[in-house]
Amino acid sequence: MVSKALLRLVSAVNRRRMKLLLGIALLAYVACVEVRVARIFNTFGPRMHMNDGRVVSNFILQALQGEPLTVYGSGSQTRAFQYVSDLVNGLVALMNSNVSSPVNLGNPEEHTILEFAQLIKNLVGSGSEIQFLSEAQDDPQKRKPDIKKAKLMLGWEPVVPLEEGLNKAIHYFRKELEYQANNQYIPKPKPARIKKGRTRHS
Ligand SMILES: O=C(O)[C@H]1O[C@H](OP(=O)(O)OP(=O)(O)OC[C@H]2O[C@@H](n3ccc(=O)[nH]c3=O)[C@H](O)[C@@H]2O)[C@H](O)[C@@H](O)[C@@H]1O
Repeated sequence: MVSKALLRLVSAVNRRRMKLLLGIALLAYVACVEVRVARIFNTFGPRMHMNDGRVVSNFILQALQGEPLTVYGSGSQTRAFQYVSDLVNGLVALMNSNVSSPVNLGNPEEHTILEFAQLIKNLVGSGSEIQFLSEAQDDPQKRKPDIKKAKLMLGWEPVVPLEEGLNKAIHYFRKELEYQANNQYIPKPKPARIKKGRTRHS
């Protein structure tokens, strides 16, 4: 009963996650399996999918291809990005721990999306413009993980600076683009689902 009432309170996305968590908890209880639950925040790095439509892959592709960097909304929404090797270390630490409750794994260094677009443009050395498009549907305006628990219980925190990680990702994308151009396949950034009825910013 309590879990049903809780499910009604949370958003559609969170509802799916909550159901999954309840399923895992049930499985753990019935099958006596030890579980670990990581809440993974925005992660990037080499070998990420180039056309997944997420901000890191879109901006890097756009900057490398001389296309406008598409900022959805005003760009004042924030995200915090962790490099993939930090996430892997966090997951290993979690698996080796005895913490069975959810643990946030992310980098708490928060940036606005507009700052992030400018940073990628600079790192790529790109002359691309920044283009403001309509807001994406249900876009959270702020996201910054609280990693106190991971620090305390796993002795983990991210160590790779954003620019260092982005340079590695940009290097990977550059090489992939060269390789794929030789094979006549040019990846294109995937557009977001845009809120209906909104006009474009300038
Ligand atoms: O945990 C979640 O709720 C979601 O977290 C991320 O979603 P998000 O943080 O929105 O990541 P991105 O899609 O990379 O977008 C980040 C921000 O950049 C913006 N954005 C994205 C792409 C782009 O070309 N331009 C742009 O301004 C988005 O509107 C958003 O504000 C994951 O990508 C989702 O799969 C996951 O469901």
